[in-house]
Amino acid sequence: MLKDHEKLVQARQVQSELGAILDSVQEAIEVADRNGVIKYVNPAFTRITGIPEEERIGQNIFDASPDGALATALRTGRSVTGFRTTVGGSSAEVISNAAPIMIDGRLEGVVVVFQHFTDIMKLMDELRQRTSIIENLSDKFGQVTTSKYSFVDILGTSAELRRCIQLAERAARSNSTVLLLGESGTGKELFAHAIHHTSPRREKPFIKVNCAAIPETLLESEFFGYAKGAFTGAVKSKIGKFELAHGGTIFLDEIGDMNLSLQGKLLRVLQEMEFERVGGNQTIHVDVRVIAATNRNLRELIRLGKFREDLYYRLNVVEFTIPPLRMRKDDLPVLVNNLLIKLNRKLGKKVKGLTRDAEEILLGYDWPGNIRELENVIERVMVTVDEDILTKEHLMQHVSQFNATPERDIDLIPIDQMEQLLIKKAMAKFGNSVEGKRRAAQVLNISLATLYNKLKKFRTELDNR
Ligand SMILES: Nc1ncnc2c1ncn2[C@@H]1O[C@H](COP(=O)(O)OP(=O)(O)OP(=O)(O)O)[C@@H](O)[C@H]1O
Repeated sequence: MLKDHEKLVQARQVQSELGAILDSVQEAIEVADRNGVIKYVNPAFTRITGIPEEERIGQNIFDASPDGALATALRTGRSVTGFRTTVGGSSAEVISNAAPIMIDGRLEGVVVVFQHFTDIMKLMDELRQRTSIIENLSDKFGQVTTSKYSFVDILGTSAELRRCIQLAERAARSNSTVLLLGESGTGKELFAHAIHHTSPRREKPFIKVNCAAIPETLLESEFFGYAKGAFTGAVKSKIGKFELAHGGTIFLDEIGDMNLSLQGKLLRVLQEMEFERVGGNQTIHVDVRVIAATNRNLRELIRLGKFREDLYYRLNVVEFTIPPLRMRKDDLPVLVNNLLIKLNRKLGKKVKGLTRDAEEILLGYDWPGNIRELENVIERVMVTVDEDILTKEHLMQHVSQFNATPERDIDLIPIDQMEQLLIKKAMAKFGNSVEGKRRAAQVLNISLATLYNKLKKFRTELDNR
Protein backbone atom coordinates (compact mmCIF):
# COMPACT_ATOMS: atom_id res chain seq x y z
CA MET A 1 0.00 0.00 0.00
CA LEU A 2 2.86 2.28 0.91
CA LYS A 3 4.49 1.60 -2.49
CA ASP A 4 1.23 2.30 -4.31
CA HIS A 5 0.87 5.53 -2.37
CA GLU A 6 4.43 6.56 -3.28
CA LYS A 7 3.74 5.85 -6.99
CA LEU A 8 0.53 7.88 -6.79
CA VAL A 9 2.39 10.84 -5.29
CA GLN A 10 5.06 10.60 -8.02
CA ALA A 11 2.40 10.41 -10.75
CA ARG A 12 0.63 13.49 -9.35
CA GLN A 13 3.94 15.35 -9.26
CA VAL A 14 4.67 14.49 -12.90
CA GLN A 15 1.12 15.45 -13.86
CA SER A 16 1.34 18.84 -12.19
CA GLU A 17 4.77 19.49 -13.77
CA LEU A 18 3.47 18.57 -17.22
CA GLY A 19 0.36 20.67 -16.61
CA ALA A 20 2.50 23.68 -15.77
CA ILE A 21 4.55 23.17 -18.95
CA LEU A 22 1.50 22.78 -21.18
CA ASP A 23 -0.09 25.84 -19.60
CA SER A 24 2.91 28.04 -20.23
CA VAL A 25 3.85 27.20 -23.85
CA GLN A 26 3.04 29.74 -26.57
CA GLU A 27 1.71 27.12 -28.98
CA ALA A 28 -1.85 25.85 -28.75
CA ILE A 29 -2.25 22.17 -27.75
CA GLU A 30 -5.37 20.05 -28.16
CA VAL A 31 -5.76 16.36 -27.32
CA ALA A 32 -8.53 13.97 -28.34
CA ASP A 33 -9.05 10.31 -27.43
CA ARG A 34 -9.26 7.49 -29.94
CA ASN A 35 -12.99 8.23 -30.49
CA GLY A 36 -12.30 11.87 -31.28
CA VAL A 37 -13.62 13.22 -27.99
CA ILE A 38 -11.62 16.32 -27.04
CA LYS A 39 -9.99 15.76 -23.67
CA TYR A 40 -7.65 18.65 -23.21
CA VAL A 41 -6.85 22.15 -24.50
CA ASN A 42 -4.21 24.45 -23.02
CA PRO A 43 -4.61 28.22 -22.30
CA ALA A 44 -2.75 29.12 -25.56
CA PHE A 45 -5.52 27.27 -27.46
CA THR A 46 -8.13 29.62 -25.98
CA ARG A 47 -5.89 32.67 -26.54
CA ILE A 48 -5.40 31.82 -30.24
CA THR A 49 -8.89 30.55 -31.13
CA GLY A 50 -11.02 32.50 -28.65
CA ILE A 51 -12.84 29.23 -27.74
CA PRO A 52 -13.10 28.68 -23.95
CA GLU A 53 -11.79 25.40 -22.52
CA GLU A 54 -15.16 24.36 -21.08
CA GLU A 55 -16.86 24.83 -24.46
CA ARG A 56 -14.29 22.75 -26.36
CA ILE A 57 -13.67 19.85 -24.01
CA GLY A 58 -16.18 17.05 -24.52
CA GLN A 59 -16.92 17.97 -28.15
CA ASN A 60 -16.02 15.47 -30.86
CA ILE A 61 -13.25 16.57 -33.16
CA PHE A 62 -15.07 15.14 -36.19
CA ASP A 63 -17.90 17.61 -35.44
CA ALA A 64 -15.78 20.51 -34.23
CA SER A 65 -12.99 20.49 -36.87
CA PRO A 66 -13.64 17.62 -39.29
CA ASP A 67 -11.02 18.84 -41.81
CA GLY A 68 -8.40 19.86 -39.27
CA ALA A 69 -5.04 18.24 -38.54
CA LEU A 70 -6.28 16.45 -35.43
CA ALA A 71 -9.21 14.76 -37.23
CA THR A 72 -6.91 13.88 -40.17
CA ALA A 73 -4.28 12.31 -37.90
CA LEU A 74 -6.96 10.31 -36.10
CA ARG A 75 -8.56 9.20 -39.34
CA THR A 76 -5.30 8.08 -40.95
CA GLY A 77 -3.31 7.09 -37.86
CA ARG A 78 -0.40 9.15 -39.29
CA SER A 79 1.37 12.36 -38.31
CA VAL A 80 0.43 15.56 -40.10
CA THR A 81 2.95 18.41 -40.38
CA GLY A 82 2.77 22.03 -41.57
CA PHE A 83 -1.01 21.79 -42.01
CA ARG A 84 -2.51 25.21 -42.77
CA THR A 85 -6.13 25.46 -41.71
CA THR A 86 -8.80 27.50 -39.93
CA VAL A 87 -9.70 26.09 -36.53
CA GLY A 88 -13.30 24.85 -36.58
CA GLY A 89 -15.56 27.09 -34.51
CA SER A 90 -13.22 30.08 -34.83
CA SER A 91 -11.69 32.28 -37.51
CA ALA A 92 -8.10 31.64 -36.38
CA GLU A 93 -5.84 30.64 -39.25
CA VAL A 94 -3.15 28.35 -37.96
CA ILE A 95 -0.27 26.11 -38.96
CA SER A 96 -0.51 22.81 -37.14
CA ASN A 97 1.38 19.59 -36.54
CA ALA A 98 -0.60 16.60 -35.29
CA ALA A 99 0.51 13.12 -34.22
CA PRO A 100 -1.22 9.94 -33.08
CA ILE A 101 -0.65 8.83 -29.45
CA MET A 102 0.32 5.13 -29.53
CA ILE A 103 0.40 3.07 -26.34
CA ASP A 104 1.68 -0.53 -26.60
CA GLY A 105 1.17 -0.32 -30.39
CA ARG A 106 -2.45 0.79 -30.04
CA LEU A 107 -3.87 4.13 -31.12
CA GLU A 108 -5.11 5.78 -27.94
CA GLY A 109 -5.65 9.31 -29.17
CA VAL A 110 -4.18 12.25 -31.03
CA VAL A 111 -2.46 15.50 -30.13
CA VAL A 112 -2.14 18.67 -32.18
CA VAL A 113 0.17 21.63 -31.66
CA PHE A 114 -0.45 24.80 -33.62
CA GLN A 115 0.56 28.42 -33.96
CA HIS A 116 -1.29 31.45 -35.21
CA PHE A 117 -0.47 31.97 -38.87
CA THR A 118 0.05 35.72 -38.43
CA ASP A 119 2.62 35.03 -35.67
CA ILE A 120 4.55 32.92 -38.15
CA MET A 121 4.17 35.56 -40.85
CA LYS A 122 5.53 38.18 -38.44
CA LEU A 123 8.52 35.96 -37.71
CA MET A 124 9.03 35.38 -41.44
CA ASP A 125 8.92 39.13 -42.08
CA GLU A 126 11.44 39.74 -39.36
CA LEU A 127 13.64 37.00 -40.75
CA ARG A 128 13.40 38.50 -44.24
CA GLN A 129 14.33 41.94 -42.95
CA ARG A 130 17.32 40.58 -41.05
CA THR A 131 18.44 38.52 -44.03
CA SER A 132 18.31 41.61 -46.20
CA ILE A 133 20.39 43.58 -43.64
CA ILE A 134 22.95 40.75 -43.55
CA GLU A 135 23.05 40.56 -47.36
CA ASN A 136 23.53 44.32 -47.63
CA LEU A 137 26.31 44.28 -45.08
CA SER A 138 28.10 41.38 -46.71
CA ASP A 139 27.67 43.10 -50.09
CA LYS A 140 29.18 46.26 -48.64
CA PHE A 141 31.91 44.35 -46.88
CA GLY A 142 32.95 42.62 -50.11
CA GLN A 143 33.18 45.88 -52.01
CA VAL A 144 34.96 48.13 -49.56
CA THR A 145 38.62 48.41 -50.40
CA THR A 146 41.41 50.52 -49.09
CA SER A 147 44.44 52.07 -50.75
CA LYS A 148 47.26 49.71 -51.61
CA TYR A 149 50.09 52.16 -52.33
CA SER A 150 51.73 55.14 -50.73
CA PHE A 151 54.16 57.77 -52.08
CA VAL A 152 57.16 55.50 -51.38
CA ASP A 153 55.84 53.18 -54.09
CA ILE A 154 56.06 55.95 -56.70
CA LEU A 155 59.58 55.54 -58.04
CA GLY A 156 61.58 58.06 -60.00
CA THR A 157 64.00 60.89 -59.39
CA SER A 158 63.24 63.16 -62.36
CA ALA A 159 62.40 66.75 -61.54
CA GLU A 160 59.08 66.39 -63.43
CA LEU A 161 57.94 63.45 -61.30
CA ARG A 162 59.19 65.00 -58.05
CA ARG A 163 57.13 68.13 -58.79
CA CYS A 164 54.00 65.96 -59.21
CA ILE A 165 54.73 64.09 -55.96
CA GLN A 166 55.16 67.39 -54.08
CA LEU A 167 51.83 68.69 -55.40
CA ALA A 168 50.09 65.43 -54.60
CA GLU A 169 51.52 65.32 -51.07
CA ARG A 170 50.23 68.83 -50.45
CA ALA A 171 46.82 67.91 -51.90
CA ALA A 172 46.68 64.79 -49.71
CA ARG A 173 46.59 66.91 -46.57
CA SER A 174 43.58 68.89 -47.82
CA ASN A 175 40.12 67.73 -48.73
CA SER A 176 40.23 69.22 -52.23
CA THR A 177 39.11 67.40 -55.33
CA VAL A 178 42.07 66.28 -57.42
CA LEU A 179 42.17 65.81 -61.18
CA LEU A 180 44.98 63.58 -62.42
CA LEU A 181 45.85 63.84 -66.09
CA GLY A 182 48.40 61.92 -68.12
CA GLU A 183 48.78 59.26 -70.77
CA SER A 184 47.83 55.68 -70.16
CA GLY A 185 50.22 53.82 -67.87
CA THR A 186 51.90 56.90 -66.37
CA GLY A 187 50.82 56.10 -62.81
CA LYS A 188 47.58 58.08 -62.27
CA GLU A 189 45.98 55.29 -60.25
CA LEU A 190 49.15 54.89 -58.22
CA PHE A 191 48.99 58.60 -57.33
CA ALA A 192 45.30 58.32 -56.38
CA HIS A 193 46.12 55.49 -53.95
CA ALA A 194 49.05 57.43 -52.50
CA ILE A 195 46.97 60.59 -51.98
CA HIS A 196 44.29 58.65 -50.09
CA HIS A 197 46.93 56.76 -48.11
CA THR A 198 48.56 59.99 -46.95
CA SER A 199 45.30 61.82 -46.21
CA PRO A 200 43.47 61.89 -42.86
CA ARG A 201 40.95 59.54 -44.52
CA ARG A 202 43.45 56.69 -44.85
CA GLU A 203 41.62 54.40 -42.43
CA LYS A 204 38.39 54.83 -44.41
CA PRO A 205 37.42 53.20 -47.74
CA PHE A 206 39.12 53.91 -51.04
CA ILE A 207 36.61 53.07 -53.75
CA LYS A 208 37.57 52.97 -57.41
CA VAL A 209 35.01 53.27 -60.21
CA ASN A 210 36.16 52.82 -63.77
CA CYS A 211 33.71 55.06 -65.61
CA ALA A 212 34.65 53.56 -69.00
CA ALA A 213 34.29 49.91 -68.01
CA ILE A 214 30.70 50.08 -66.74
CA PRO A 215 27.90 50.27 -69.35
CA GLU A 216 26.33 53.75 -69.41
CA THR A 217 22.95 52.40 -68.35
CA LEU A 218 24.39 50.86 -65.19
CA LEU A 219 26.73 53.65 -64.20
CA GLU A 220 24.11 55.70 -62.38
CA SER A 221 23.02 52.84 -60.15
CA GLU A 222 26.67 51.88 -59.67
CA PHE A 223 27.34 55.40 -58.38
CA PHE A 224 24.23 56.00 -56.32
CA GLY A 225 22.79 52.52 -55.69
CA TYR A 226 19.13 51.69 -56.26
CA ALA A 227 16.01 51.21 -54.22
CA LYS A 228 14.17 47.91 -54.10
CA GLY A 229 11.75 47.72 -57.04
CA ALA A 230 13.50 50.57 -58.92
CA PHE A 231 13.43 48.42 -62.05
CA THR A 232 12.65 44.85 -63.05
CA GLY A 233 15.14 42.63 -61.28
CA ALA A 234 15.79 45.06 -58.41
CA VAL A 235 14.49 42.57 -55.84
CA LYS A 236 16.46 44.23 -53.10
CA SER A 237 18.03 47.63 -52.66
CA LYS A 238 21.72 48.08 -53.44
CA ILE A 239 24.23 50.46 -51.99
CA GLY A 240 26.16 52.64 -54.48
CA LYS A 241 29.85 53.48 -54.63
CA PHE A 242 29.36 56.97 -53.18
CA GLU A 243 27.73 55.51 -50.09
CA LEU A 244 30.42 52.84 -49.85
CA ALA A 245 33.09 55.54 -49.94
CA HIS A 246 31.47 57.52 -47.11
CA GLY A 247 34.20 59.02 -44.93
CA GLY A 248 36.85 58.02 -47.46
CA THR A 249 37.81 58.65 -51.08
CA ILE A 250 36.17 57.80 -54.38
CA PHE A 251 38.50 57.45 -57.36
CA LEU A 252 36.71 58.13 -60.64
CA ASP A 253 38.99 56.63 -63.26
CA GLU A 254 38.51 57.41 -66.99
CA ILE A 255 36.20 60.32 -66.08
CA GLY A 256 36.47 61.61 -69.67
CA ASP A 257 34.38 58.63 -70.81
CA MET A 258 31.35 59.46 -68.67
CA ASN A 259 28.14 60.42 -70.49
CA LEU A 260 26.79 63.96 -70.30
CA SER A 261 23.64 63.26 -68.30
CA LEU A 262 25.59 61.47 -65.59
CA GLN A 263 28.13 64.31 -65.60
CA GLY A 264 25.25 66.59 -64.56
CA LYS A 265 24.27 64.28 -61.71
CA LEU A 266 27.87 63.96 -60.59
CA LEU A 267 28.20 67.74 -60.53
CA ARG A 268 25.21 67.98 -58.19
CA VAL A 269 26.72 65.38 -55.86
CA LEU A 270 30.05 67.19 -55.82
CA GLN A 271 28.29 70.45 -54.93
CA GLU A 272 25.85 69.18 -52.35
CA MET A 273 27.29 65.85 -51.28
CA GLU A 274 23.82 64.38 -51.37
CA PHE A 275 21.80 62.25 -53.76
CA GLU A 276 18.95 59.75 -53.99
CA ARG A 277 19.28 56.10 -54.87
CA VAL A 278 17.89 55.27 -58.32
CA GLY A 279 14.13 54.79 -57.83
CA GLY A 280 14.37 55.95 -54.21
CA ASN A 281 13.08 59.11 -52.57
CA GLN A 282 15.25 59.34 -49.49
CA THR A 283 18.10 61.85 -49.68
CA ILE A 284 21.43 60.37 -48.68
CA HIS A 285 24.19 62.63 -47.37
CA VAL A 286 27.80 61.58 -47.74
CA ASP A 287 31.24 62.89 -46.92
CA VAL A 288 33.49 61.76 -49.76
CA ARG A 289 36.73 63.06 -51.20
CA VAL A 290 36.88 62.82 -54.98
CA ILE A 291 39.94 62.04 -57.08
CA ALA A 292 39.32 61.83 -60.82
CA ALA A 293 41.64 60.74 -63.61
CA THR A 294 41.66 60.56 -67.35
CA ASN A 295 44.08 60.15 -70.21
CA ARG A 296 41.79 62.08 -72.53
CA ASN A 297 42.12 65.73 -73.37
CA LEU A 298 39.30 67.25 -71.31
CA ARG A 299 39.64 70.73 -72.82
CA GLU A 300 39.22 69.21 -76.26
CA LEU A 301 36.19 67.20 -75.04
CA ILE A 302 34.70 70.43 -73.64
CA ARG A 303 35.24 72.10 -77.02
CA LEU A 304 33.45 69.19 -78.70
CA GLY A 305 30.56 69.46 -76.25
CA LYS A 306 31.31 66.03 -74.76
CA PHE A 307 32.41 67.16 -71.31
CA ARG A 308 30.73 69.74 -69.09
CA GLU A 309 32.89 72.76 -68.45
CA ASP A 310 31.32 73.37 -65.01
CA LEU A 311 32.16 69.80 -63.98
CA TYR A 312 35.71 70.27 -65.20
CA TYR A 313 36.14 73.36 -63.00
CA ARG A 314 34.61 71.52 -60.08
CA LEU A 315 37.08 68.66 -60.49
CA ASN A 316 40.27 70.53 -61.17
CA VAL A 317 40.66 72.24 -57.78
CA VAL A 318 44.07 70.59 -57.76
CA GLU A 319 45.13 69.43 -61.21
CA PHE A 320 48.36 68.04 -62.47
CA THR A 321 49.59 66.07 -65.42
CA ILE A 322 51.91 63.14 -64.86
CA PRO A 323 54.50 63.41 -67.62
CA PRO A 324 54.97 60.48 -70.00
CA LEU A 325 58.00 58.25 -69.51
CA ARG A 326 59.67 59.53 -72.72
CA MET A 327 59.88 62.96 -71.06
CA ARG A 328 61.52 61.66 -67.91
CA LYS A 329 63.94 59.00 -69.02
CA ASP A 330 66.01 59.74 -65.87
CA ASP A 331 63.44 57.59 -64.09
CA LEU A 332 64.18 54.51 -66.20
CA PRO A 333 67.12 53.06 -64.20
CA VAL A 334 65.32 53.10 -60.85
CA LEU A 335 62.11 51.74 -62.40
CA VAL A 336 64.01 48.93 -64.16
CA ASN A 337 65.98 48.01 -61.02
CA ASN A 338 62.84 47.81 -58.99
CA LEU A 339 61.19 45.65 -61.66
CA LEU A 340 64.18 43.26 -61.69
CA ILE A 341 63.87 42.80 -57.91
CA LYS A 342 60.10 42.29 -58.09
CA LEU A 343 60.21 39.92 -61.06
CA ASN A 344 63.19 37.89 -59.71
CA ARG A 345 60.98 37.15 -56.74
CA LYS A 346 57.89 36.45 -58.82
CA LEU A 347 59.59 34.31 -61.49
CA GLY A 348 62.28 32.73 -59.31
CA LYS A 349 65.13 34.27 -61.40
CA LYS A 350 68.45 35.87 -60.50
CA VAL A 351 68.79 38.68 -63.02
CA LYS A 352 71.29 41.24 -61.72
CA GLY A 353 71.09 43.95 -64.36
CA LEU A 354 71.40 45.02 -67.97
CA THR A 355 74.39 45.60 -70.21
CA ARG A 356 75.07 49.20 -71.20
CA ASP A 357 73.84 48.72 -74.77
CA ALA A 358 70.64 47.08 -73.47
CA GLU A 359 70.07 50.16 -71.29
CA GLU A 360 70.63 52.32 -74.33
CA ILE A 361 67.91 50.48 -76.20
CA LEU A 362 65.48 51.22 -73.36
CA LEU A 363 66.56 54.85 -73.25
CA GLY A 364 66.21 55.22 -77.02
CA TYR A 365 62.66 53.93 -77.14
CA ASP A 366 59.75 56.35 -76.64
CA TRP A 367 57.42 54.16 -74.49
CA PRO A 368 53.93 54.96 -75.80
CA GLY A 369 52.44 52.61 -73.16
CA ASN A 370 54.60 54.25 -70.47
CA ILE A 371 55.43 52.36 -67.27
CA ARG A 372 52.86 49.67 -67.94
CA GLU A 373 54.63 48.92 -71.23
CA LEU A 374 58.02 48.93 -69.48
CA GLU A 375 56.68 46.37 -66.99
CA ASN A 376 55.42 44.18 -69.86
CA VAL A 377 58.71 44.37 -71.75
CA ILE A 378 60.94 43.50 -68.80
CA GLU A 379 58.67 40.65 -67.73
CA ARG A 380 58.54 39.22 -71.26
CA VAL A 381 62.35 39.17 -71.49
CA MET A 382 62.83 37.76 -68.00
CA VAL A 383 60.34 34.95 -68.61
CA THR A 384 62.28 33.73 -71.64
CA VAL A 385 65.91 34.44 -70.72
CA ASP A 386 67.94 32.44 -68.18
CA GLU A 387 71.10 34.55 -68.04
CA ASP A 388 71.96 36.81 -65.08
CA ILE A 389 72.50 39.87 -67.24
CA LEU A 390 70.06 41.04 -69.91
CA THR A 391 71.72 42.07 -73.16
CA LYS A 392 70.73 44.10 -76.16
CA GLU A 393 70.30 40.84 -78.11
CA HIS A 394 67.84 39.52 -75.51
CA LEU A 395 65.76 42.64 -75.85
CA MET A 396 65.89 42.62 -79.65
CA GLN A 397 65.07 38.94 -79.82
CA HIS A 398 62.11 38.91 -77.48
CA VAL A 399 60.62 42.37 -77.73
CA SER A 400 59.14 43.16 -81.10
CA GLN A 401 58.91 46.88 -80.29
CA PHE A 402 62.72 47.11 -80.54
CA ASN A 403 62.99 45.54 -83.95
CA ALA A 404 63.53 48.25 -86.46
CA THR A 405 63.08 45.87 -89.41
CA PRO A 406 59.49 44.74 -89.41
CA GLU A 407 59.79 42.95 -92.75
CA ARG A 408 61.63 40.03 -91.28
CA ASP A 409 61.20 36.65 -92.81
CA ILE A 410 57.94 35.60 -91.15
CA ASP A 411 57.02 31.94 -90.82
CA LEU A 412 53.88 31.04 -92.69
CA ILE A 413 51.10 30.45 -90.18
CA PRO A 414 47.27 30.34 -90.37
CA ILE A 415 45.68 33.76 -90.74
CA ASP A 416 43.66 33.54 -87.51
CA GLN A 417 46.88 32.83 -85.59
CA MET A 418 48.51 35.79 -87.26
CA GLU A 419 45.53 37.91 -86.21
CA GLN A 420 45.97 36.74 -82.61
CA LEU A 421 49.68 37.52 -82.72
CA LEU A 422 49.07 41.04 -84.00
CA ILE A 423 46.39 41.71 -81.41
CA LYS A 424 48.60 40.37 -78.62
CA LYS A 425 51.44 42.54 -79.83
CA ALA A 426 49.24 45.64 -79.90
CA MET A 427 47.89 44.87 -76.41
CA ALA A 428 51.41 44.41 -75.07
CA LYS A 429 52.43 47.71 -76.59
CA PHE A 430 49.49 49.82 -75.48
CA GLY A 431 48.40 47.99 -72.34
CA ASN A 432 45.12 46.53 -71.22
CA SER A 433 43.41 49.75 -70.18
CA VAL A 434 40.50 51.16 -72.15
CA GLU A 435 42.76 53.81 -73.67
CA GLY A 436 45.31 51.09 -74.51
CA LYS A 437 42.59 49.09 -76.27
CA ARG A 438 41.41 52.20 -78.08
CA ARG A 439 44.93 52.86 -79.38
CA ALA A 440 45.46 49.20 -80.27
CA ALA A 441 42.20 49.19 -82.27
CA GLN A 442 43.32 52.37 -84.05
CA VAL A 443 46.70 50.93 -85.05
CA LEU A 444 45.09 47.64 -86.17
CA ASN A 445 42.47 49.63 -88.07
CA ILE A 446 39.51 47.86 -86.50
CA SER A 447 36.73 49.26 -84.31
CA LEU A 448 37.00 49.08 -80.53
CA ALA A 449 33.96 46.79 -80.46
CA THR A 450 35.63 44.38 -82.93
CA LEU A 451 38.74 44.33 -80.77
CA TYR A 452 36.67 43.49 -77.67
CA ASN A 453 34.94 40.70 -79.59
CA LYS A 454 38.19 39.21 -80.79
CA LEU A 455 39.73 39.36 -77.31
CA LYS A 456 36.65 37.64 -75.93
CA LYS A 457 36.91 34.96 -78.63
CA PHE A 458 40.60 34.26 -77.84
CA ARG A 459 39.76 33.95 -74.18
CA THR A 460 36.97 31.45 -74.89
CA GLU A 461 39.29 29.44 -77.12
CA LEU A 462 41.91 29.36 -74.37
CA ASP A 463 39.27 28.29 -71.81
CA ASN A 464 38.11 25.48 -74.09
CA ARG A 465 41.58 24.14 -74.70
N1 LIG B 1 56.39 56.05 -60.69
C1 LIG B 1 56.09 54.75 -60.68
N2 LIG B 1 56.81 53.91 -59.94
C2 LIG B 1 56.55 52.58 -59.92
N3 LIG B 1 55.56 52.01 -60.63
C3 LIG B 1 54.81 52.80 -61.39
C4 LIG B 1 55.01 54.20 -61.45
N4 LIG B 1 54.10 54.74 -62.27
C5 LIG B 1 53.35 53.73 -62.72
N5 LIG B 1 53.76 52.56 -62.19
C6 LIG B 1 53.19 51.22 -62.46
O1 LIG B 1 52.76 51.22 -63.82
C7 LIG B 1 51.52 50.54 -63.98
C8 LIG B 1 50.49 51.50 -64.55
O2 LIG B 1 50.19 52.51 -63.61
P1 LIG B 1 48.71 53.06 -63.35
O3 LIG B 1 47.71 51.98 -63.51
O4 LIG B 1 48.73 53.84 -62.09
O5 LIG B 1 48.62 54.01 -64.63
P2 LIG B 1 47.40 54.90 -65.12
O6 LIG B 1 47.99 56.19 -65.54
O7 LIG B 1 46.32 54.91 -64.09
O8 LIG B 1 46.95 54.07 -66.40
P3 LIG B 1 45.52 54.08 -67.18
O9 LIG B 1 45.27 55.48 -67.65
O10 LIG B 1 45.78 53.17 -68.32
O11 LIG B 1 44.51 53.57 -66.22
C9 LIG B 1 51.14 50.05 -62.60
O12 LIG B 1 51.57 48.71 -62.45
C10 LIG B 1 51.91 50.95 -61.67
O13 LIG B 1 52.20 50.32 -60.45
